[in-house]
Formats: sequence, structure tokens, C-alpha cells
Amino acid sequence: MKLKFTKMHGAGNDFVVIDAINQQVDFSPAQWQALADRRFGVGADQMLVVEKSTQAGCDFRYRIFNSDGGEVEQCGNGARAFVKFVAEKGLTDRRSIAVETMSGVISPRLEDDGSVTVDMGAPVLEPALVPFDTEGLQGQPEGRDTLWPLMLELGGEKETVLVSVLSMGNPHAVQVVADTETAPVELTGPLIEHHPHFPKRVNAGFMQIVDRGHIRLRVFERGAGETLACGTGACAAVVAGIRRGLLDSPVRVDARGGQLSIAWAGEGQPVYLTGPAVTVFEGEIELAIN
Ligand SMILES: N[C@@H](CCC[C@H](N)C(=O)O)C(=O)O
Repeated sequence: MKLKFTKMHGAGNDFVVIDAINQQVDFSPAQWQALADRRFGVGADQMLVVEKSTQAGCDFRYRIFNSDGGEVEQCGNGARAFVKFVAEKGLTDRRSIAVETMSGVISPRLEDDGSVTVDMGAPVLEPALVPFDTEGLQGQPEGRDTLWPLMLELGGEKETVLVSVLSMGNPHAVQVVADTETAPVELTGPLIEHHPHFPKRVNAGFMQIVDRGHIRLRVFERGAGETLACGTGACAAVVAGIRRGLLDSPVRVDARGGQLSIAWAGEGQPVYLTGPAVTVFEGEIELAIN
């Protein structure tokens, strides 16, 4: 069976976007992996699937698969690509839509300048709901946040990193580093992702504070490795920075693949993510594996 897809990106976080309203899409984790493969497939950090929603008040259902083949709850950069895709494909004539995801409803809006703003909903700050197991850990209060010590084993050496833990629908652990360019993202990212205190694994963020309205950020993503940008990672980092008393909304986020803007009015309020969404090419692929 040939699968029609669109290759898109949001600040360099790249996607294969698939219309599952007009074609049948029911892939195994191995097939998602094959599609994401950068040599034998199309290549992508995530695959985004557009479905009809059965939830009242929602225009579409949005499903997300990481390049490791696992289905996950949320993807912020993908949400921007999603609204651009459904507009370009004529699946809606609305510029602002409500989208059902595994972790609740989000609302992306196409702006006149071509950028997209997404209401990502309120961050989840309760550790158990992230989910994050705090048993045996002593949290250190900082501002309105709590920093959690994660012990990492690095080639026989033990190192502790202090992280803010929260969910933007998906789990994040954010640490402040002096310089994102020299931060050990490839080395410690996988250890944090698989740390036993995160039962569903975690996205690991490395944030450099430039000033109170500007950060640099690298994210080692769960199920995808380091990406050029992570939308939910940017939301999580800014929420953590504001709660720690280091940042004021709105905040410019420089990722390796582009710039995002995050606004958050505080506890219980939604996080707004603004950034680009770009269509790269259209294609058709016959999956070689079952
Ligand atoms: N790139 C994304 C996040 C995708 C999902 C993530 N890797 C996870 O497993 O939670 C974004 O832009 O938010």
C-alpha cells in the first residue's frame, strides 16, 4: 500500500504528517520506525497523524509517534505543523482549531504572518501526574518550584543534576546550564530520559538563561534523541524558569533550529507557544516491512 505524506518542520523539529481521514493508517511500532529512518525511510523526529475527532467541540484528533515507534501524548512544534497541514489540505477552512490529543485539547491558530500560536493548556506541576516518582528524593525549594536531585552514573562516576519536573501533557526534566553549547546533552540526555524515577521516561531539557526574557535551549527528547527544537520542551523550560524566579513572560527561546516564543501568566494558566511551521515536500512511500 502506498502512503501519501507531507514532510514538514517547526524550527527544525521535523515531521512526516499523514492524513488518516482519507487513507487507512494502522502501523506497528516497527513500521513507524521504518518511516522515521533517515536512510531507509522518509526521516523524521515524529510522525503526526490527522484523524477525525469523536470528542464534542474538537475539529480533529492528533496522534503523535516518536521515531522509536512509540505513541506519545503531546508535541508542540507538531501542533503548529498540524494546523498548517489541515488548512493547506482543505480539511478545514478555520484558522483556529480545537485538537484532541492523548493528553487533552489544545488550540493552534494560524497567524496572518504565517506563524502559529498554540494554546498548549496549563502545565501539570504535581510530580505524581508527570509521572515522577519522588520516593527517596529530597526536593530543594527554589522560588515556587522544587529542584529534584537526579543521580546519574557516568562511567563509574556518580554525578547529581538538579532538575525541575513538570508535564506539558508529556513529561519534562529541565536543568539550568551555564552554556548550552558545552552542556553534556548527548552524554547525560539518555541517562535522564531513562532515569528510574520517571516510569514513562522523560524529555531532558538543558536551558541557558541569557536574560529574564531570553533563553537558549537544547532538548534530548524521549524516543527521538536530541532534536533541533522541542515545543513542549520550550514551554516546560520557560514555566520552570518563571517558577524559579529566573524569567519573566514572554520569553524568547533560541533552539538550534530556530526561534520560539513562550508566554505564560502563571499557575493554572495556559502556556502559549508561537513559532514557525514549514511545508518541505509532498511524497508517497511504500513501506517495505509489515
Ligand atoms: N518535539 C516535540 C515533542 C515530541 C514528543 C516527545 N519526544 C515525547 O516523547 O514526549 C515538541 O515539539 O513538543
